[in-house]
Amino acid sequence: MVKAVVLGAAGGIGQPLALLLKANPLITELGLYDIVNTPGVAADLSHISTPAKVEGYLPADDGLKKTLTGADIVVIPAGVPRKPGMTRDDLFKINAGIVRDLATGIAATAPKAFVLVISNPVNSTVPIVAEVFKKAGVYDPKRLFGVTTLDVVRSSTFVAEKIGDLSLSKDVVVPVVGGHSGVTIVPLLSQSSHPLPASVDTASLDALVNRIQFGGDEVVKAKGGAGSATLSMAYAGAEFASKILRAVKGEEGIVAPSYVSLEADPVGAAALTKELGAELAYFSSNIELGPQGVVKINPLGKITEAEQTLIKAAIPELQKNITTGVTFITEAKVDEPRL
Ligand SMILES: NC(=O)C1=CN([C@@H]2O[C@H](COP(=O)(O)OP(=O)(O)OC[C@H]3O[C@@H](n4cnc5c(N)ncnc54)[C@H](O)[C@@H]3O)[C@@H](O)[C@H]2O)C=CC1
Ligand SMILES: O=C([O-])CC(=O)C(=O)O
Repeated sequence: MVKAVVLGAAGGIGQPLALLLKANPLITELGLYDIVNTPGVAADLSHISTPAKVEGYLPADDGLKKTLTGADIVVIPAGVPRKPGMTRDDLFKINAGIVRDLATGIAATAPKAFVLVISNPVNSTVPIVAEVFKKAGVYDPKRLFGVTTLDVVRSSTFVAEKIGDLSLSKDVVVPVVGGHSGVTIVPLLSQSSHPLPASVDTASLDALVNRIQFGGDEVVKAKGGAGSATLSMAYAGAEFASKILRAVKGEEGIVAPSYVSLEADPVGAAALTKELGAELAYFSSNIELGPQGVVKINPLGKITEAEQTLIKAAIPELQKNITTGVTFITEAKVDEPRL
């Protein structure tokens, strides 16, 4: 029996993500929570002929608690998306409080669940969840993940496009490390499973890196004020959730980048910190997954000088984002409103 929960399930990401999770045969129960519309979304999905039993709740009548009861995996796409001209950090003001309150609910009702954070800015919202869990005495860094899979998915697609064969995109694997915003997104194209064609010169390689780093902006611009990536994010979120569930079932060799606390694997973290030449509390690197979550944080390995420069640019930005998230909880005023 596996219960998956989506918090923010009526939104642009939440609905297609819930659809993809409903289609996942490993999931036997699907709990949907939002401040609006979840009963309708749940009723709709419940007619699909797959195993998961679907329930949708609103905040009234302890809805968050009911949704989270018995949860094995909780995915959080709740919060506001960007409009053109905004950075992900501009979302912090609203989304930090939403994520804090949802994390408080998870800590109380499903403290052992795997928690997958999609809400932006991920570089800061993951530390918020961690600090809430620490305060509640239920923190396990091996079970908390920032979802950076969309950067990986974009890299696979854009590299396959460069090769000129989109059918390869499902097989192209590019580690994307760092974090999930602008310059903190560092695709290690030199480690791509499929090398780029020789026709890709330095200028077009730089343009490709830039497109991966700012892929989110491309969608925000195209949607012209109607939000940011939702469908590709739902796909990416469902892919990452599926990897976690397969690892829980005992499948070995599952590796994926994710933004995690370096406390999840102190030995791996030490090697990574040495490579980075800087102390960071959170970082996205390739993670080996197992039944308890993070098994190993892999080092970056061999990277080019250009990639080293990208990492250097990411570090101060990550440090700032992490501190913003941590202090939001550790320096919070006691009388701040809760859900
Ligand atoms: N990690 C990533 O790669 C990506 C992250 N995102 C982020 O995901 C978030 C959601 O994006 P969209 O689905 O497009 O936004 P949306 O506005 O379409 O949906 C968000 C949903 O969250 C709900 N919500 C708001 N407050 C809530 C609360 N306290 N409890 C439960 N639900 C609540 C809203 O009612 C809404 O249904 C944004 O922060 C966006 O920036 C988006 C794309 C990629
Ligand atoms: O760009 C945004 O705001 C949404 C996002 O995180 C992405 O698409 O990568």
